[in-house]
Amino acid sequence: MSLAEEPVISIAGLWMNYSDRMVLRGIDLAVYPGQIIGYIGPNGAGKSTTVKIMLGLVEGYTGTVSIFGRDIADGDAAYKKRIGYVPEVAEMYDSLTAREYLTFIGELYGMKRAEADAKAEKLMGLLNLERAYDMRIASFSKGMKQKVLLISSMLHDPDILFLDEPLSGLDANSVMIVKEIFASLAARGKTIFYSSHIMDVVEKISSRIILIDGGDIVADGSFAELKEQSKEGSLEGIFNELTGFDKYRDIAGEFVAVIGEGARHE
Ligand SMILES: Nc1ncnc2c1ncn2[C@@H]1O[C@H](COP(=O)(O)OP(=O)(O)OP(=O)(O)O)[C@@H](O)[C@H]1O
Repeated sequence: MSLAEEPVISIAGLWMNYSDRMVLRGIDLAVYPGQIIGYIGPNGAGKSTTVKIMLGLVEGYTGTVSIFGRDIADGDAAYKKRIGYVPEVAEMYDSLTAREYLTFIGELYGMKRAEADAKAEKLMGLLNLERAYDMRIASFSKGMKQKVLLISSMLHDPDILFLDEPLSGLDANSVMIVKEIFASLAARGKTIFYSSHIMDVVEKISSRIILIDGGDIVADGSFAELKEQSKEGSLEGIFNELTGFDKYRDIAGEFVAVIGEGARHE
């Protein structure tokens, strides 16, 4: 087996509970270089928990999690310099300018300040934010903040990118750029592992889709493979089918009925 065939992420028998609630029930997973993984599942399924365990942010799990061939529980955090992360909700030190924030993050990843600064300035320019580079992040729109977060996760050229709802707040033009960036990075052997609830995006950009429900993986394959095993034609339909959900019309109908209850406006 060549090196390229070694998994970059390898998870075996991963169980995790928060007090009395079992969230992950024996996840087994091997992710290979160049894959774009769409990690999907219902709200509360345990997607963020899985990612936070891989990032070393959540402890108390059982099972083995190896990144770049090393068990992350062995105490060597060196792997963190080779990963990037865009969380669902980010603490961004709003009072800093984008320049201050990005050079600070670059330095945390071991870059020289001048190198991080020059690279961040170029990347900001490419995402149409050149004039915002010296502005405080507090004044940024949601999409501008998201672009800064994306840049901060990639500045140090990581080998694995973990992203939670990476396209959140981006306009249609920026979405196209970021999708293309992911595809190019994957073609260079980088691994992208992201969660999203936007099924048509997941359908289009993932080389592999992993669906978790009830603490376990219930589907794993390319969109074409998942479609073959299903009578549904879209990922949204496959998601509903595999998570046993067919009541959306009833629920919406009842919801609207409750809104209308007793509301008689003269
Ligand atoms: N720190 C915590 N303490 C207690 N319970 C937690 C904690 N973090 C997550 N949970 C619980 O674990 C379960 C899984 O949460 P997680 O955030 O991993 O889900 P998710 O799949 O990312 O959901 P979403 O799609 O809504 O972002 C939920 O029931 C949540 O309430």
